[in-house]
Amino acid sequence: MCAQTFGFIGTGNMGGAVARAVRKHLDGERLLLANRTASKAEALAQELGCRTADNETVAETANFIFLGVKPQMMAALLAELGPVLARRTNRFILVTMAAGLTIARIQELSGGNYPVIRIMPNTPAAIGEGMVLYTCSEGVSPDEEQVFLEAMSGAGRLSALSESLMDAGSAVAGCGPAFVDLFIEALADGGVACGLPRAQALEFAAQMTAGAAKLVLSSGQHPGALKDAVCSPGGTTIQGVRALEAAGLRSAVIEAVLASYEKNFDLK
Ligand SMILES: NC(=O)C1=CN([C@@H]2O[C@H](COP(=O)(O)OP(=O)(O)OC[C@H]3O[C@@H](n4cnc5c(N)ncnc54)[C@H](O)[C@@H]3O)[C@@H](O)[C@H]2O)C=CC1
Ligand SMILES: O=C(O)[C@@H]1CCC=N1
Repeated sequence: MCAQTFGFIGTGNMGGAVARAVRKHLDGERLLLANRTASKAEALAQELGCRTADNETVAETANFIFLGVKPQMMAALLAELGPVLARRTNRFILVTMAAGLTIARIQELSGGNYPVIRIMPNTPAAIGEGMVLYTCSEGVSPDEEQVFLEAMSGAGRLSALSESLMDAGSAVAGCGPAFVDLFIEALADGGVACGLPRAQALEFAAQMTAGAAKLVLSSGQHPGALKDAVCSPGGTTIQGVRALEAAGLRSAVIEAVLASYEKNFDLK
């Protein structure tokens, strides 16, 4: 177990998911949770067997301070934390998960050239199936990166990514679960239209999606080749593919990723 303390300020959808993942490799005594609505942090702390604290205590004591607030709330939060961070004499690292906000911006808002790890997680991190992209600022040592990676290993796959590509990675891996959820919901609706009970339609759609994704990752085959293997000549699947192509599925998905990517620039 890690001997460093991890603190979370903002335990909403994403902060909460990452805290759940970190708890797998961290003693409960080493995990501190703070949230503006304290009851939210308290409920999660009860689930995870860890403690709650106020923002100031987290900023004063945690070695890794996860900032789990929305990008629009970051300036106010860091204005509050700045004086506390400035008083610290021991080592700490800020971990930001905010869409769009650069490491340089986090340092500017916090009032110090502090070491920062910028991450872009996604909600499946809560169950160890996340995709977490990360960039370390100058000043984060290889040993500190290692401690961070070990603590985060319960989140799923971790991948170092140049900060210049973080917004692009975010549009695919960070936003992607919502796109896939729409797809799963629509698949289930289609199943219901064909007569399946709703619960079974959802189960079939979700397990199929998980399995198809795992096959892409484990086989190393191009998704186009895997698609071809499902389409029996003169069969049923190719008729569905024809309908999806006519409705512009690929273009719709590409446009969704670009729209999400572009929104990052409003948040900077
Ligand atoms: N939801 C997602 O799938 C992902 C979200 N993110 C990032 O995670 C961050 C949080 O997003 P969500 O979890 O979706 O939002 P959320 O609204 O679910 O969570 C934000 C939490 O911060 C708390 N909060 C706000 N101001 C605070 C303050 N001054 N002190 C303490 N707590 C405060 C709120 O009460 C809330 O519980 C954002 O920066 C977002 O860009 C990144 C990747 C994926
Ligand atoms: O919607 C958002 O802004 C966040 C960032 C990536 C996924 N959710």
